[in-house]
Amino acid sequence: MTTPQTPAAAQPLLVADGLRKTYHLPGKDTLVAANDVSFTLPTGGSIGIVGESGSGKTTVARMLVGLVRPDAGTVRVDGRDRTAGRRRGRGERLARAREIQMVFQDPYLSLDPRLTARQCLATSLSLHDAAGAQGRIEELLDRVGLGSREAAARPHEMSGGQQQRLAIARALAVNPRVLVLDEAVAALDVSIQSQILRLLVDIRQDTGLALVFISHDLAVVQHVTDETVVMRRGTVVEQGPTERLLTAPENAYTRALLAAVPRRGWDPAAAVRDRGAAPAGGRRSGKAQED
Ligand SMILES: Nc1ncnc2c1ncn2[C@@H]1O[C@H](COP(=O)(O)OP(=O)(O)OP(=O)(O)O)[C@@H](O)[C@H]1O
Repeated sequence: MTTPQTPAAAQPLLVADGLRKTYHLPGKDTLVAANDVSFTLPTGGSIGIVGESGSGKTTVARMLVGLVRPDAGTVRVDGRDRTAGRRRGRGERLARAREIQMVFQDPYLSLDPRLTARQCLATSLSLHDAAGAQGRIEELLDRVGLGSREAAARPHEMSGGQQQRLAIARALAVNPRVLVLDEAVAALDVSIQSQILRLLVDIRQDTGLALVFISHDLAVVQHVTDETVVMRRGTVVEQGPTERLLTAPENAYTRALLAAVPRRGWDPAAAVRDRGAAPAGGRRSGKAQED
């Protein structure tokens, strides 16, 4: 495990180590949504977290940014433990927000409907006392490909793709080290998806921003990540270079996920067969687990 004594050059930017989260369900049931999830992300790196609905991806994302407190495990950025300590002042909360920002699946829900794009960015910048706000707003709009019409528009006057561009710009406003994107393109048309993926690749290349890209879709993850973690029922079943996972998956569940990606010569019947062949896990205590 990486310790704070590790020399900075050799130290990964982000280390998730042994993350675990149990939810308490009605009655006496509990559900382990994430169990012993560990991975590292180098500075400027990009890691995907894939798995079906309910595999625990969002729970991990929320633990990374601090929206959910892990029962066990740590999240470190540059060797600093983000999960330590209970009470935090505003200054410390903002400093942590500057380390990791998150973009959600539904930009419409995450944006304030009353604010124009320009006002949205100004609000975020003022929260973090960023100097030179006006120039920075134009720079951010330009960075995500929003023009002057969109700058003056409110979320309901924008397309889904434009809303997601604004959500990305807002996240970039504080110059984060890491951007966590939770199903950030899942609600968009395929052509808009690819534009947003291209945008993320460009931003990463130009700024060195590191990405944690969460998706149920291996086909989407391949465009933006170097490494991928495959989750099933709260646990990591396989992780490694994305290219290797796509060409030579070792785990039956990864193979099943891959078989479910429509492509030339795709056989839906084989996909269903593979899905059935992946070994079942179990994590719910109390009543029998449904799937
Ligand atoms: N606040 C909560 N209380 C109880 N159970 C929860 C809570 N949040 C998530 N869960 C359960 O934890 C499991 C993992 O959910 P999570 O949202 O992390 O998975 P996911 O892979 O992101 O799925 P999806 O893509 O559908 O969001 C699911 O079974 C879910 O029902």
